[in-house]
This record gives sequence, structure tokens and C-alpha cells, in this order.
Amino acid sequence: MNQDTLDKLRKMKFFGMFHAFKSSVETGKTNDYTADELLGHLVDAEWDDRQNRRIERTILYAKFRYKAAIEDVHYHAERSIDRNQIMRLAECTFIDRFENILVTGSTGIGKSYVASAIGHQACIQGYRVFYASTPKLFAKLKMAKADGSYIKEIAKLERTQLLILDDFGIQPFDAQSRAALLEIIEDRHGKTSLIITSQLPVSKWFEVIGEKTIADAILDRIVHDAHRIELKGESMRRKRTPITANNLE
Ligand SMILES: Nc1ncnc2c1ncn2[C@@H]1O[C@H](COP(=O)(O)OP(=O)(O)OP(=O)(O)O)[C@@H](O)[C@H]1O
Repeated sequence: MNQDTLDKLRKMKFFGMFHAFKSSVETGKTNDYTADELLGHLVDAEWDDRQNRRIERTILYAKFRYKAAIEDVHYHAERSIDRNQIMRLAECTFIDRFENILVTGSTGIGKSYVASAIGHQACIQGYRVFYASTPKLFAKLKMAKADGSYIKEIAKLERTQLLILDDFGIQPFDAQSRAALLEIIEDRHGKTSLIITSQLPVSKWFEVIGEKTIADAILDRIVHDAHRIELKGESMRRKRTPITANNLE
């Protein structure tokens, strides 16, 4: 009888209920529950399992550079990383308000890590997130232009509620990438959010975008009212592995 029920639960893909019922049967706990309690327990298990699988799918879709959970972020006083600010941003209300976050600081300071941790938290809260390395994204968009999949790629970006553009400004933009950047920023403005990380201070972004009118249009939409995280101090990479003559090859 129980085996029949278990088989049906599995066939219906009620995996949460399946595992909860199986373990209740195996441990003899079904007898400890009233009918109402058992039903509640099984429904809770199914609910949790579906929620967890949805979060896993969202995290997978986001393609983060780091598996960074917000609780794993280290706060070192010398890096001027503000726990209160990070925790506030991790509540993700900035996404509901369609606000942006700009993370700046030198190489290895933890910009991608912090951006991924906030993005990870957004996934847990059910937002659709996508992480992209800026140079790779624009190289991909160039290829998409050539093979006719550009509109599909842009539409995919548009559907994300939070887009993370990592390593912004590591390469100057050429005319084609500049136009694509403007298109992305215009599409998102007032509708969705961005996290941009860059080694360059925001004051240098104008130069890296290149053309005055386009740079004005882009920066006007992303810089004002953005939350700023300015990380300072020593590279986290250096902290982990001191660079010596022996390992610098
Ligand atoms: N707050 C943090 N807590 C824990 N680990 C961190 C933190 N910040 C950075 N790290 C670790 O330090 C290393 C460098 O971090 P990260 O890649 O985020 O730096 P970055 O500033 O984005 O560098 P780059 O500009 O070169 O891309 C990574 O291995 C990361 O796991």
C-alpha cells in the first residue's frame, strides 16, 4: 500500500513528498502524526523541495563567477567594506526600485565576489539574475550580430531583473559595443537593475565608453542615484597567496 503511494508520488514528480513520506514510513513516524499533521508535513516537504529546486535553477541560470553566499563575505576594516550597506543591499529592495549598484576598486579586492554574493541573494529571493563578464558579453554580442542571434541575446538580457556586468571598462568600447551597451542600458532603465563592477573609478568611465554623446546618455542613466561600493586596500588574492619570486612565473 505504502509502496504504491510512493511509486505514484515519484511518477507525479512529487519528490519532496516522496522523500518525506518514505522516511516517515521507514522510521515509523507516520503513526505519531494525526492525519492533519501528516498531510501538513508532506505538503511542507513538497513546498520546500520545489522552492529549493527553483532557487537552484535560478542560480544555475545566473552563471555566477563565484559561488558566493552573502554570509561568506568577509568584512575587513582596511578594505572599507561596510557590512551594513552590504546587508541592506542584500535585502534586494534596490531591484524593486530598479536601482543600480556600482562596485569599484583595484584588482583582486573582491568586487566580483561581492556582486556575486548580492546576486546569489537575489536568486534566493526569486529574482531572475544573469552574471556576465563585460568583455566576454560584448564579444558574444558581436558574434551574435554576425550569426543573426543578436535580438535573441538582447531579449534574454532584457528578461533578467538583475544584470551583473563584471569587469566593466577593462577594455575600451568600440563603436559596435558602445551601441550595444547603450541599447542594453536604455532597455533596462527604470525597469530593471544592474550591478557594474570596475577597476576604474566611475570618473574614468566616460573615457572608456569613448564617444561623448553616447557616454553621456549611458552614464546619465546608470550613475545618478546608484548605490556605490568603493572597495579599498590590498588584493584578496595576494592575501591568500603571497607573491614571491618563486611563484611569480
Ligand atoms: N569579501 C570576501 N570574502 C571572502 N572572499 C573574498 C572576498 N572578496 C574577495 N574574496 C576572494 O578574493 C579573490 C579575489 O576576489 P574577486 O575576483 O572578487 O576580485 P575582483 O576585485 O573582482 O578582481 P578583478 O578586478 O581582478 O576581477 C577571490 O578568490 C575571492 O574568492
